Amino acid sequence: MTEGQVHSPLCLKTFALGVGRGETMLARDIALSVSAGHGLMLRGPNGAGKSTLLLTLAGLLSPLEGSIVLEGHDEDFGPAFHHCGHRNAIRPRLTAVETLEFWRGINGNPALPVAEALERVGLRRLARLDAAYLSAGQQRRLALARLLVSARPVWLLDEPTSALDAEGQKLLAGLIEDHLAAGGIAVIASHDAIALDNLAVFTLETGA
Ligand SMILES: Nc1ncnc2c1ncn2[C@@H]1O[C@H](COP(=O)(O)OP(=O)(O)OP(=O)(O)O)[C@@H](O)[C@H]1O
Repeated sequence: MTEGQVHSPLCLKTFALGVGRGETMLARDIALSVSAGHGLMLRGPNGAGKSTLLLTLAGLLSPLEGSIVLEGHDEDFGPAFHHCGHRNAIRPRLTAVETLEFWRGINGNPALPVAEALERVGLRRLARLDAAYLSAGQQRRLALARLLVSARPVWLLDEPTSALDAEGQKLLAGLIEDHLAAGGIAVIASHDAIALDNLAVFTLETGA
């Protein structure tokens, strides 16, 4: 940024966005606006298109119509979006430490050190265990720790509570809360409640 140049505040916006698979439109006319420090819950029945919308926001699927704009993001900072899918994207023969080192290598922008991220999600004692031997909830925690080791301002979380016990759900709420408090944005597709105040809700209506 040059002296005197002012960046607009971070804000994720969609304009008349249509999302779908192939040529099949699942939802259209989506107008979202989520600013720094705010979270949005995506609700809707199975098959309504919540995952499809998250993948489209992440740039992994193309919009069928309309557009997505992330205002106020400095491209020099690197990619803006963390997409955490409902599958954990964990390689079974990498240890928990190696998994996070791998993802940090891929995603760049180092944030929390790997050991601290594992501590934060309650996996410190299991750091040297192959990911294949982690329980389902522990694998989920490891997938969430990926968000902590590389800094990206927008978190797109697909069913993040999946397999988490009550303590894990509290932990997840805390991670999101801290991310929002640091000026981040979160868009979360979930059928579960997440214990966070002031989450806006956007509902996709039509299910499969
Ligand atoms: N690769 C694909 N090819 C074709 N159709 C797909 C593909 N992936 C998903 N779909 C279809 O897109 C529709 C929306 O799926 P999506 O996963 O976005 O829904 P969702 O709202 O996230 O559902 P859930 O609550 O069950 O997770 C579904 O009917 C699904 O079958």
